[in-house]
Amino acid sequence: MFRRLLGFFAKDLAMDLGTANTLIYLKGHGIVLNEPSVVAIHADDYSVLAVGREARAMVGKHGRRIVTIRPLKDGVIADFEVTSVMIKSFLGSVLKRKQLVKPKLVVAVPTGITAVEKRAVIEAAEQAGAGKVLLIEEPVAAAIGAGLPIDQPVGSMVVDIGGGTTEVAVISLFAVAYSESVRVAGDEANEAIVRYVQRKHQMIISEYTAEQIKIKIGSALPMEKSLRVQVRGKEILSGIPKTFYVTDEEVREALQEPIQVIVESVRKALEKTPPDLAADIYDRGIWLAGGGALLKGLDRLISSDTGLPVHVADDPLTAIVRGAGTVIEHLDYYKPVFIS
Ligand SMILES: Nc1ncnc2c1ncn2[C@@H]1O[C@H](COP(=O)(O)OP(=O)(O)OP(=O)(O)O)[C@@H](O)[C@H]1O
Repeated sequence: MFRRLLGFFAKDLAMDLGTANTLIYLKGHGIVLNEPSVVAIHADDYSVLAVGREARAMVGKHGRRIVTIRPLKDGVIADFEVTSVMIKSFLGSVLKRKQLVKPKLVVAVPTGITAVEKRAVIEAAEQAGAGKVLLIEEPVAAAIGAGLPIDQPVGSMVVDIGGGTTEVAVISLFAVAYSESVRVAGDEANEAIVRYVQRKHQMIISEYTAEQIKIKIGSALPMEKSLRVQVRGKEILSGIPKTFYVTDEEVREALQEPIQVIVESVRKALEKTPPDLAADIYDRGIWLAGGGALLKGLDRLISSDTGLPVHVADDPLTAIVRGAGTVIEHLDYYKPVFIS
C-alpha cells in the first residue's frame, strides 16, 4: 500500500535519446528538457565540464585540454561512460530532488538495435537513477507523436530522419511490420556540405557551420526565391579566414547524394511492405518526422518520387518524445509497444 502510494508520486519520464538531441518528457507536465547530446570533458582528469547546450557552445572553440564528445553515434551508444554521465545530468536537472521511488523511464531507441545495445541503454539509464527502463522503437514513438492510429489494423508509414539515422517503418497494431534503416541523415548532410564547400570554394568550414547553412537555405527541390548565405571559413591553401557566399542551388547539389539514399530507402520499404499494408499506405500516404523532415521541399520530393501524399508531422523534432510521453501517460494501454 505504502509503495503504491509512493508510486503515485513517482515522476515517471520518457526520453528520446538521440544522436543530435536528447529530449525528456515528464509525466503530467510535457516536454521539460531539450538539449544537444554533447558532453565537454577535461582531458587531464576526465572531469565533466559541461553537458548539453553549454557543451555544444564549446565545440570547435576550446583549447587542447577540453574534449567535446557526442556519445551517441547512428542512434546508439558509442561511448557508454559519457552517455551515462549525460543521462545522469539531464535526469538530475529534471528531477532536481532525490526521488523516494526511482522513476519509470520509457526510452525511444532505433529499430533493429542489438541486444548488447539495448543492454547498454538500460544500464546507462539505471546508472543515471532510473528505476524500470522500458524501450520503444523510435518510429513507433514518432507515429504515436504524429497522432497515427497505431492501435488499429491499418498500415502507417513513418520516415524518421534524425541526426545519425533515417528509419522507415510500417506500423500496424502496436508493432513495426516492416522497417528499413540507413545511417544517412542530418549529420551526413552536414558532412556533404563541408566536402562540397571544400571542393567548390576551396574553403574549410566546420560541421556546425554546414548545419547552419543547411537549416538556413537548404532544400531538396528548387524554391520560389533564390537564397544565399554569407559564410566564414578558412582558405585551404593559405589558411587565412575569409568570408564567401553559398547559394541554395549549391546546397541542393551538395545534398543530392544523402537525399537520394533517403528517398531510395523509402522506395525500398514500399516495395517490401506486405500488400494489404501497402494498400493502406497508398491510401493514406507517408509521414515524415525527425529534424531532417524540416528540410524544405523534402516532402514534395518524396511525394513526386513515390506518387504518394507525404505529410510532415507537427513539430517533427519533438514527435518521438511526445509519442514516448503519450506512452508513459497511458502505460497499460501501450504495453504491447515495448520491445525489451
Ligand atoms: N530546419 C532544418 N532543416 C534541415 N535539417 C534540420 C533542420 N532542423 C534540424 N535539422 C536536422 O535535424 C537533425 C536532428 O534531428 P533529431 O533531433 O530528430 O535527431 P536525433 O533524434 O538526435 O537523431 P537520431 O534519431 O539519429 O538518433 C540534425 O541533423 C539537424 O541538422
